Formats: sequence, structure tokens, C-alpha cells
Amino acid sequence: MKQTSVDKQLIKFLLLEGVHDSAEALIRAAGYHNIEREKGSLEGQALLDRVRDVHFLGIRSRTQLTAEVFDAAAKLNAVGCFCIGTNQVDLSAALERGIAVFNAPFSNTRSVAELVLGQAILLLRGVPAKNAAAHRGQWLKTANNSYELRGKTLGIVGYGSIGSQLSVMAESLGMRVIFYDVVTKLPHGNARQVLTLKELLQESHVVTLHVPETIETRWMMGSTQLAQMRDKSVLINASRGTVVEISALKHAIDSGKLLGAALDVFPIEPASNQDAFDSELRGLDNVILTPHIGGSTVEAQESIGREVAEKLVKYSDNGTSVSSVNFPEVALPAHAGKHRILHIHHNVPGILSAINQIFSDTGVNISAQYLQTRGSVGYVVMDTDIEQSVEALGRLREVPGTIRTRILF
Ligand SMILES: NC(=O)C1=CN([C@@H]2O[C@H](COP(=O)(O)OP(=O)(O)OC[C@H]3O[C@@H](n4cnc5c(N)ncnc54)[C@H](O)[C@@H]3O)[C@@H](O)[C@H]2O)C=CC1
Ligand SMILES: O=C(O)CCC(=O)C(=O)O
Repeated sequence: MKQTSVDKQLIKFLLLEGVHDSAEALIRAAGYHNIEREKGSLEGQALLDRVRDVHFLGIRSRTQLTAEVFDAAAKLNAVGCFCIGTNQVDLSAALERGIAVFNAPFSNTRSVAELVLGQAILLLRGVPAKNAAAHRGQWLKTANNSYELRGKTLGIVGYGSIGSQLSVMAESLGMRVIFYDVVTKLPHGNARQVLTLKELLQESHVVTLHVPETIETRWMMGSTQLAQMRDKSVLINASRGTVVEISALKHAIDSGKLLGAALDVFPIEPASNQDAFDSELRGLDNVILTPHIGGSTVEAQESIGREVAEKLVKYSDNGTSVSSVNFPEVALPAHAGKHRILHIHHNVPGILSAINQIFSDTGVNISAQYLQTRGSVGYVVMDTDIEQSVEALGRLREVPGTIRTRILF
């Protein structure tokens, strides 16, 4: 059972991976001044050492948060992923330890969609290879294998926030859009959902991947799928590196099956800008390699900084967990003049009655109570009027099944 302090001066935020200044500004404005920041990510013992006394942790896509890291972070209340993907976090391990995880599901989607559209234009015109040649002093002026985007078919795999936005932008440039998704989605504009990945691959001049990293999407573009792609088409991956088998893609490029490819994400990515990048695709002129910058624009980072910092501050200030990706979601009103007690527990029968019995025994009136469960964990929030609530809190910690308690004054 873990207990955390609620004194703002004692609450520590650690923001890794160069999270935007807007996050620190918002956290400071909320009265929290114990904020440490790092430009890069941390791993191994350095990460374990740094999270030991941290209450709120901010990361982006590089920092791997495992059960071992959570065990070392005894005071950790919540993690803010200042990005969309949360595959770098063991979400169940966090939940089992009563740690809420938040992300920014929308703020960088436009940036990714714009990059992909730009890459599609460059690849269909053969610009990467012509650019590389020009840098070597060669002049490749030709219309061979150089095409307009207009009238071509864009195949979007994963029609979520990014895929659907890209669909609208591509249609406005005269593309025909088809998409494949495991969920039936409302098509935007004249886009059409196809029933199989194979159908999408066979029809599309440009295939772009916008799926999350899951067991199902792992290596979903291997040699079989690449062989199903239209001859002289192009592949773009700005989702996660594990979605495409790199050796198979290299073969498809070397053999001339594909005109080119653009990859923003890789199965293994350097931990920081100081580390070297390696890939079998290095040196292929018709492949655009970018360092996972799909969401790295000033606009997106500024907005993500505010969005996620606000979620962390709300959770710290009043227990609101709305839009957490792993934790029971509770929207809570302000609790002026009340003590608010938060109790996170294993979701087993009898806990709520044990909690209420303690309030009855200690004569503490509950003025409001909120309960939500998610999987194996329950989250109950109680507003109380009087000083004895501190005594009740002491007894609440002893309720079997308790994971974590907090009191907000
Ligand atoms: N390169 C970069 O910097 C960035 C990369 N990303 C990546 O892009 C991914 C997609 O982002 P959003 O569009 O915001 O996510 P989203 O969750 O809104 O959409 C994902 C879509 O993929 C579909 N899907 C899931 N599994 C599938 C499968 N096996 N086959 C076909 N469709 C499947 C879902 O039903 C959903 O419609 C993120 O999970 C993240 O990994 C996101 C932002 C920036
Ligand atoms: O650059 C980042 O912060 C990661 C972007 C990303 O991949 C995401 O938002 O999922």
C-alpha cells in the first residue's frame, strides 16, 4: 500500500524528452514549483534512480516505462505521455499500482497528416532520388516514373484521428481515397472503406500506415503484403516502427517493385540525438528517412505541452481522471471547503461497504461520493466536511485491497 503527499511544495514533476516549455508554464501557474526537466529520455539504472521521489512523470515516445520502473517509483501518481502513442508504457502494470496514464490524442495529428501528404508528393515525383543525385553533382531531369498526385488512389491503413484527417486533405488535392480499418468507420467525403488489407494494397498508388502498435499490427507489412502492393506504388510509415518488416521493404525497393518509401519510425530508434541511427535502408536514394518527427512541429508540441500538463494538474488538484488511457475515469466538481479523499483499490467485492463502514464508525459525514472501476481497479472519491477525515484516511489505508490513498484539502 502506498501513500502520497498532497502538499504542493512537496509534489515533484519530472519532465523528460524535451517536453515543450508550455507544460512547465502551466504546471507552475497551478502552484507547483518542484519541476525537473531533461532534454533526452532516460533508461536503465538512471531512470530507476530518477523516478524514486517523483509524483508526476512526463515522457514522450522514447522512455520505456515497465513494471520495474513503476516498482521503483513508489510515490508516482500519474504519467503524462506528451504524445499519442502509449505503447512505451506498460499500462496494466501502471493500473495495478494505481498509477493513472494520460496522453494527448489529438494535438499532433495535423502535423503527421501534413508530413505524409508532402512525402506522397515527393515520392510520386521521385524527388528523394533526384535530390540525392544533385547533391552528388548528377542531373536527373526526366519524367520517367514521375507522377501527379491527382487522380491517384491513396490507401490509408487505420482510419483514426490521423488517417481520417489525411483522407480529407488528400481528396482536396484530387486523390481517390480508400481505407482499411478493423472497426467500421464513417468515411469522410467520398472515401470508401475496403474489407481487407489485401484489397487496399492491390488498389493503392500510395499506401500509408496509421495504426497503433499492437500484437495485430506487429509486422503487418511483411513480404506477403509488400508483394500484394501495386507495382510502382509507394509506402509511407509514420505510425510505429514495428509495423513494417524492414528487410522485406528493402527487398521490395531493391527489386524495383516499389518506386520508393518514406519512414518516420523504426523498429529500433536512437534514445537521443546524440546516439547513432542505423538501418538497412540507409543509402537508398528513393527512401525518405526522418527521425520520428511526424508530430514534431512547434504548433503540435506547444499544444501537447498544455494539454497533457493540464490533465496532470487536474488529477493532482482534484482527482479528475477524465481521458486517462488506463485508469477509471471520474469527472469531479471543485471541492471548495471540503476534504477530498481518493481511494484506489483492487476491484473486489466488499471494498465500498468496508470504506463506508469506516466513515460511519468515525462519525465523518460524506457529502459526495463517486465510484468508477476499470478492469481490476476501482477508484472511489469522497468529499467530507470535517477534520476527522484525516483519521478516517488512516483507517482507509488498512482496508484489504487498498492500492493507494490521497487526501486533497
Ligand atoms: N510519427 C509520429 O511522430 C507519430 C506517430 N503516431 C502514431 O500513429 C498512430 C495512429 O494515430 P491516431 O490516428 O491518432 O490513432 P487512432 O487511435 O485515432 O487511430 C488508429 C486507427 O487504427 C485502427 N486499427 C487498430 N488496429 C488495426 C489493425 N490491426 N488494422 C487496421 N486498423 C487498425 C483503429 O481502429 C483506429 O481507427 C498512433 O498510435 C501512433 O503510434 C502518432 C502521432 C505522431
Ligand atoms: O515525438 C513524439 O513525442 C512522439 C510522437 C508520436 O509518435 C506519438 O505522438 O505517438
